[in-house]
Amino acid sequence: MANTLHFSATLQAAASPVFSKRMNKMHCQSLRVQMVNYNSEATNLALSRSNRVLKVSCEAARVDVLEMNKTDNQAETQLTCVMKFGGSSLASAERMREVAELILSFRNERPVIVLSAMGKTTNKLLLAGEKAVSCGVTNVDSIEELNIIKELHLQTAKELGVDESVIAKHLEELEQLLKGIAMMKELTPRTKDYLASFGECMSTRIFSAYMNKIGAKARQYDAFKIGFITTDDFTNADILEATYPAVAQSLHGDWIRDPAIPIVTGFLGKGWRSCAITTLGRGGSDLTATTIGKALGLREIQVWKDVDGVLTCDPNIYPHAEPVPYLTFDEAAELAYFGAQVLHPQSMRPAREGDIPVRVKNSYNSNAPGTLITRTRDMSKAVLTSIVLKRNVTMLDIVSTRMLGQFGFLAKVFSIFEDLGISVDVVATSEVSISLTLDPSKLWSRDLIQQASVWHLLFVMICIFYSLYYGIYFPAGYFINVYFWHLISSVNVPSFNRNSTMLWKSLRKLL
Ligand SMILES: Nc1ncnc2c1ncn2[C@@H]1O[C@H](COP(=O)(O)OP(=O)(O)O)[C@@H](O)[C@H]1O
Ligand SMILES: N[C@@H](CC(=O)OP(=O)(O)O)C(=O)O
Repeated sequence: MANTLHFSATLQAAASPVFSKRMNKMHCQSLRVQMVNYNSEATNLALSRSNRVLKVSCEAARVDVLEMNKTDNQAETQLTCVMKFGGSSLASAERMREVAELILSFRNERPVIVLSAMGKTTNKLLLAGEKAVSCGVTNVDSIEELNIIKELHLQTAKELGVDESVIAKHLEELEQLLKGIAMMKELTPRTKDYLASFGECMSTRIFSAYMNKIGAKARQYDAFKIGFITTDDFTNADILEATYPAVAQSLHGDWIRDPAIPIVTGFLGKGWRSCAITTLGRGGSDLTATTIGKALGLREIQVWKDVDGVLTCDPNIYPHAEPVPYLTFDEAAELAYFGAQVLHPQSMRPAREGDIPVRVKNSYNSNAPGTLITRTRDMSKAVLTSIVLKRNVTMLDIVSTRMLGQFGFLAKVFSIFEDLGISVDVVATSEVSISLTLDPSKLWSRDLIQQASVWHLLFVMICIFYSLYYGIYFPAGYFINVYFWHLISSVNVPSFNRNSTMLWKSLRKLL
């Protein structure tokens, strides 16, 4: 039975072009898998994905390995893992040097590198954009943030001995863009994403040039040019399914033709309708990394931070927070969603779908074991996992005596949210009321109504994640994992209320 379960997960991974090695390592104890008509040529990848046939047999305790029309030598040279380094790991030339050393210290890995913008560059770019709206075209070149960004990148290139021409065009274009914003006196979400993209475009170019300079052959990629296809939700775009085969084809194809360490921009994509640059929401490079991990069926996704893994709580609030050694994908996703800044809320989805372990490590302290995030873990000893704080939560209370004894009332309420494309986080109900919390990162959530029986406030929500162990009622080792959220404190901040008439009107009809 356990084999069967394990196996079904493996089949998902098989949809990727480089799954062979991973399957060999992880599953040869229990499975016989034969792959016919597998074509590793990246150029034919899309075709071969549909042509492949998997033959599988599972014989008790029999050990067999994959057979495929690919030589051992090819399998040995596949890309093996993703290593993502965030802004906190890349704040200076010195840090870039250390990160390069760290990457090269993993002699047995052939990693795909995903990089964020250097330090706080994204914040500075966006702030420069805001200043440009009102400063006038002639004053753009004296925007403080623009000069800090220029200085940081030129200085980094210089210190690393990299020709500044690798970013000169971007710096020029950035200034032009800010002048355009100043001229138009507006900064749209679309322009914000274009503006933010300069950070990752420049950090990857400098880093790639540096790797080549020290003799580690590297190739820079802009995610929006290699198949990261997203919705057109500027500033918070979602990755579309078409991304996986496109990214696999691009990275794997180049690697087979001419191996070089891929250095990919995190955070960025390309809107499928607009064809404009989009961003995946703040901290979105984690999602870039897990998307690449799934697309290529890699063995592991490493997310390198400035802390020793996912901690029991935000170290900025409690400095003695400790690393959590193991988490499941679901736990990590919940933690991220409910406010743990350390991971992007959507980033666990591709890893979970591809069943690829995610390791959160500290680039300043590489010996620390970090946090390993996998599909399952031993929950028997897990009592309290973590405490997180989510600010600016919008809470909506819907109160109506019409709910009493009714059936289908909740369904009607939720169909309104569905129609309006509003996602609900946490729900509590009584006989006459429904309380909901809504995602503060979405515009609609901030624009909600403030009317009679439907009202909302901005809350701070503290969530405690723990598991319940029902050892008494179930056979040993069997447990039910229940997540509870507790509204412990609520700090009320009056909300602003503009355009949510649609939701208000729909709910009113019901109440
Ligand atoms: N539960 C938590 N565990 C670890 N770090 C957390 C947690 N909550 C908040 N943080 C903050 O998240 C930071 C790391 O995330 P982030 O700044 O996005 O890193 P990076 O820029 O490297 O991607 C840490 O420096 C820490 O201050
Ligand atoms: N640079 C982007 C994307 C990102 O993922 O950054 P970091 O990895 O530093 O959190 C941001 O600041 O949001």
